[in-house]
Amino acid sequence: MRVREVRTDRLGAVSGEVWVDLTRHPYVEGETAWVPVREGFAFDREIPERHAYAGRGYFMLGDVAVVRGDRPAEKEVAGIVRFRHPRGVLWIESLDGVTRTPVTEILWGSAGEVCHREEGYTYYLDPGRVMFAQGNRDEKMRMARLVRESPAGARVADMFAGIGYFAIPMAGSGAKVHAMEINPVACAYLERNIAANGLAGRVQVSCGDCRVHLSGTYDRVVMGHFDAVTMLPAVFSHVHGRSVIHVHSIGDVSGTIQDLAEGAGFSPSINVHKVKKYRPHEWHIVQDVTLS
Ligand SMILES: C[S@+](CC[C@H](N)C(=O)[O-])C[C@H]1O[C@@H](n2cnc3c(N)ncnc32)[C@H](O)[C@@H]1O
Repeated sequence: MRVREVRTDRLGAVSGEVWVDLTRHPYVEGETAWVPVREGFAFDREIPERHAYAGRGYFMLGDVAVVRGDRPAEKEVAGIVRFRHPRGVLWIESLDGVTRTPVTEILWGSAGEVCHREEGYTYYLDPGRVMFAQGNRDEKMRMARLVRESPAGARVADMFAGIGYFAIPMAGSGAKVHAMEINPVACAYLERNIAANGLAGRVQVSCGDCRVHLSGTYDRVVMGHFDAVTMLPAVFSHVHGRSVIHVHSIGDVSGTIQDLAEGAGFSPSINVHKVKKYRPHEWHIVQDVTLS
């Protein structure tokens, strides 16, 4: 297939151009798209004809294809390899314990550290050692947008920062972020990712239990952990009467949040926001809790 290389953010702009072969789909990888070219027009290169992948969902972290859940069949793995040409296919069977450490197996090729690009930010991580919340892309961008819409220089706590998927877009949008993370491996990647995105000075990192490291007063608190509500009481002495707390959970826990906030002397207004389907009939929820 003859293609021209364009940046993905220009896909819309080129779609009406005469050289584009509208009978085929562009091939997108990260921020690069290879757009099929009609017969007779100039092209940048030829790539192998692509066959639609019909197996179950997977996602790319850098150049490694990641499959979650049940072990994929050999033909699914072969399909991913044929379709995406990854460096390796990594199966994440589960995420274990407090640190959500992946239990993995490399099913094809090699894995290890990757450099992943998302929404203009760079993340280094080893998906075999630390988790990456791939399914929360809209939520990460929503947090960045809320920061941009709030007063400049807002002080934000990211209590379960991982490798920085909330902290980095929020700092990139103007917040001063205090990022806390208990897993030393994730903490090392967090530090590296802050530097890689030119955000040193905007993000303060504390490695250890967030309940111990919370300090001072925050305008916004992100609690990106499914058991967040159990740790909510620790937050109330670090917020003010207009702070917003984003409490993640599986299922709606707004009743518990209401009781805890009122017990701490606040009158909360709670907005329930769906992030993604987690299991059949179960949603990953974020409760946006505005205090007064
Ligand atoms: C952001 S991920 C969770 C993502 C997803 N919402 C979930 O619960 O599976 C959780 C991160 O919080 C970290 N973590 C867990 N308990 C913590 C604690 N008490 N203090 C700081 N970080 C913690 C883990 O090491 C992990 O990197």
